[in-house]
Amino acid sequence: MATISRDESDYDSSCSSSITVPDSSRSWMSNLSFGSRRSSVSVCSSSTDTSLLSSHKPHKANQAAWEAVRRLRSSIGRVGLDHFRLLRRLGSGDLGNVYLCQIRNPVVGLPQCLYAMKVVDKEALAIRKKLQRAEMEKEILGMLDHPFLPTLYAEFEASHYSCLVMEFCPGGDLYAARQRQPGKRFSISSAKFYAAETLLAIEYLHMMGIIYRDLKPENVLVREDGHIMLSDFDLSLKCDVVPELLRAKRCSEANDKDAKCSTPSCVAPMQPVLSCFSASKQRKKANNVTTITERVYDVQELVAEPIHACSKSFVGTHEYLAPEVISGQGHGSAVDWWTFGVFLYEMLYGRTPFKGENNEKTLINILKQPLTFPKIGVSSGREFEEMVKVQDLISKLLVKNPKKRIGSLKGSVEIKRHDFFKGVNFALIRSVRPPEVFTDLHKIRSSNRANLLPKLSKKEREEPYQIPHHFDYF
Ligand SMILES: Nc1ncnc2c1ncn2[C@@H]1O[C@H](COP(=O)(O)OP(=O)(O)OP(=O)(O)O)[C@@H](O)[C@H]1O
Repeated sequence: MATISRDESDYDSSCSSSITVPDSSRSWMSNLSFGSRRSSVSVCSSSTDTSLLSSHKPHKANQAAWEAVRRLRSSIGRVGLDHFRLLRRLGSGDLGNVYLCQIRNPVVGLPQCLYAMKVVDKEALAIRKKLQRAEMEKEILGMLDHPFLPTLYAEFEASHYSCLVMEFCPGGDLYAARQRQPGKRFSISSAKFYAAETLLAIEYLHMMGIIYRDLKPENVLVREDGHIMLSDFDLSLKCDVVPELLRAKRCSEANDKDAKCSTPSCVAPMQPVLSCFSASKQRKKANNVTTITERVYDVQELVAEPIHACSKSFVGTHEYLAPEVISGQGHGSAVDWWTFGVFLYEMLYGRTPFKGENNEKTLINILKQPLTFPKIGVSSGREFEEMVKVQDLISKLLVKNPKKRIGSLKGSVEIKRHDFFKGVNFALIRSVRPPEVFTDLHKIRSSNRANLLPKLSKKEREEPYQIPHHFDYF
């Protein structure tokens, strides 16, 4: 799915920038150009504070790619374009080109690592009024340190180009991987694995105050180890997130006739204290009789999601747009749970749930059409049970009213607790063996990485870098 964009002023009320009333007519539908793959729509902006770019990445401490750039920076005092050799172009997006590259002079004692460098022509973007999107992406990338999100190793300017050096994902994206599956669908277990890792990535983003807004299989890349990396943050919204403590009234002893558990109320703001919040049950043995006694605790849960954010920006990809984005009524973090539902649906059924003959019909379907599931064959009773569970989860994610959507109150915890994810050890999932789906990794492994490397000629690779020669932007 390609990217559609229309950059105007910012409508994000949760950002510090001013709020602008969106244009009342939704004439953009006819104005936009559409690519062959699904495109993203955008109307957003925000201020950039590059001081947020963090060099402290505990999760990358032992990574050779991170260490090599760190040593380069400390020995030379800076990292620039002249330190990298571009090997080939990996892809292009609405903002720029992404190149495979490596450090020119390998760092002694470290393996030669591959990187992905996103190169953005700032002048061209300024003319297209998309510079703020690129700045936002840079700012967000600088904040991230998570196993399923990209690491920004370095960022620098070269002439009017802005360069971001990131982790390289050789496995392609999940859209391409899905096309190679039997029936162009992932099995339930593969879909569950990818959905679980994606859920963790979104959970982390929400905790950082970032609403992703462009989830689709094209933006989920596959790392060399088969785990995922969510990419492409130029449509994301950064807002303040205030941790809240959701508290239900006390649950008293099971034999207490007055025992009551109320629905949660919101207690905010709070000091985030990460201790055990959930009520516990304890089995007691007395006189050989087993009785169940409820320990008396407040049922409290920490919610660190931007659930109160409200943006009126037009962002996303047509087939993935949430109803509240289309209607322009304002949207918050619940849009990511809608797109998560569409994402799960597409992985399992090989198509999105509301796709129409054209983009306009798709949008109407999203607003009006009830959710249905195509019939697909299942090979066992267990698979049937799994299908029932996943359909239940998708139905709860694709609720048109965002306030009634699963995840809208407490965020990812609600989704992680759903029966479909029962048995998934979210804390250890990065150690789980990824599914054996046919991604680009198979090609790469069997080709001994040789085909992956230079597509630029030897002369081009060796000669000093010259910007106009290599940057075939647009
Ligand atoms: N870290 C990476 N590793 C490997 N390939 C990558 C990486 N990042 C991006 N790519 C490739 O480059 C392409 C363009 O990247 P990206 O989507 O970030 O650009 P963009 O200009 O922001 O695009 P969009 O139009 O979707 O906003 C992707 O489709 C992907 O194929």
